[in-house]
Amino acid sequence: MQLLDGKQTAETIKTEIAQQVELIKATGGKIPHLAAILVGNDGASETYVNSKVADCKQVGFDSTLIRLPADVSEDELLAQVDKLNSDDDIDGFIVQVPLPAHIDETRVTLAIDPAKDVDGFSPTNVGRMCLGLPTFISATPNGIMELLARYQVKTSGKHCVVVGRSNIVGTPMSILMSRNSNPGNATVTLVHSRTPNMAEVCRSADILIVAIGKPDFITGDMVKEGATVIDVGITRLPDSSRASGFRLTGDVDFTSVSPKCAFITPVPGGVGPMTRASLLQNTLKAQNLRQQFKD
Ligand SMILES: Nc1nc(=O)c2c([nH]1)NC[C@@H]1CN(c3ccc(C(=O)N[C@@H](CCC(=O)O)C(=O)O)cc3)C=[N+]21
Repeated sequence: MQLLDGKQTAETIKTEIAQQVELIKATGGKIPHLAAILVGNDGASETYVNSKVADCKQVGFDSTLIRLPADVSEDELLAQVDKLNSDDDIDGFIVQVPLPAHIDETRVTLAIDPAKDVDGFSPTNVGRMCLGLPTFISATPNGIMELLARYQVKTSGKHCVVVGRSNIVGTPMSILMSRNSNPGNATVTLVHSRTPNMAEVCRSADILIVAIGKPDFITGDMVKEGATVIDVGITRLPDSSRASGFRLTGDVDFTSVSPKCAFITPVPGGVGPMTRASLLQNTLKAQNLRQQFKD
């Protein structure tokens, strides 16, 4: 069993990006600038957004964090989005999800300029991904593809089972893995809550990508010997023995699953850091694109 070390791989990517930023600085170009809108004060969301800001600092990007109260109106949030759309210094931005229930996430997503949509959530960018056109691929699926590529995990001709059909992870993952690309060229099955024989399908997976948000859902008996397992889940479970008061658990029961795997991602230190590295890659790309349009 080999660990797919997302933390270390993300550090490598950040070093690569920092070198690009140095080059931009040396040639008098524009420093990439990422903005994030955070609504409310959910603990996990705060952690993620704060680490995204820290990542920007580490690679030499400019960053702006816009904090809005949990009771902000949808119109006010949309006004902030418009402001970032037209702010020429901002290359890309994200609106952290989940948003409070009174805000329509789809409306917000639709309001983001696709050229600045470094999350790759907008219909334009999702459509472009489906067609294999240049686009921003959303950070988590992109990070997983990058991890598979850098560890040279063989995917061509393999059976890839994706567990979960979210817009952000499961659905794009299934499309990327089935594409004529490397990684990719897999035969993909997407399973979800209405799949009757889920355990059986999972057992037939050479590559199992799990994103359903249920702690320890995948157990050893659901995994084939020699499989590659990607654990996207990250749930905070109360744990009074820790200073933080919680521990992080993936969707995969690491203890029973890992002995059967060729490769497996840990939680934490697997997909999470790769997601953040991908966001930086997308921001650099956004800056390049905007520059090209200007030149
Ligand atoms: N607009 C938007 N874009 C996102 O990309 C987005 C989002 N909203 N909402 C929530 C999810 C989740 N997500 C994570 C990012 C980093 C870690 C991460 O760095 N995890 C660390 C542990 C962090 C911790 O201590 O909690 C790890 O796995 O090692 C996890 C999850 C981005 N998301």
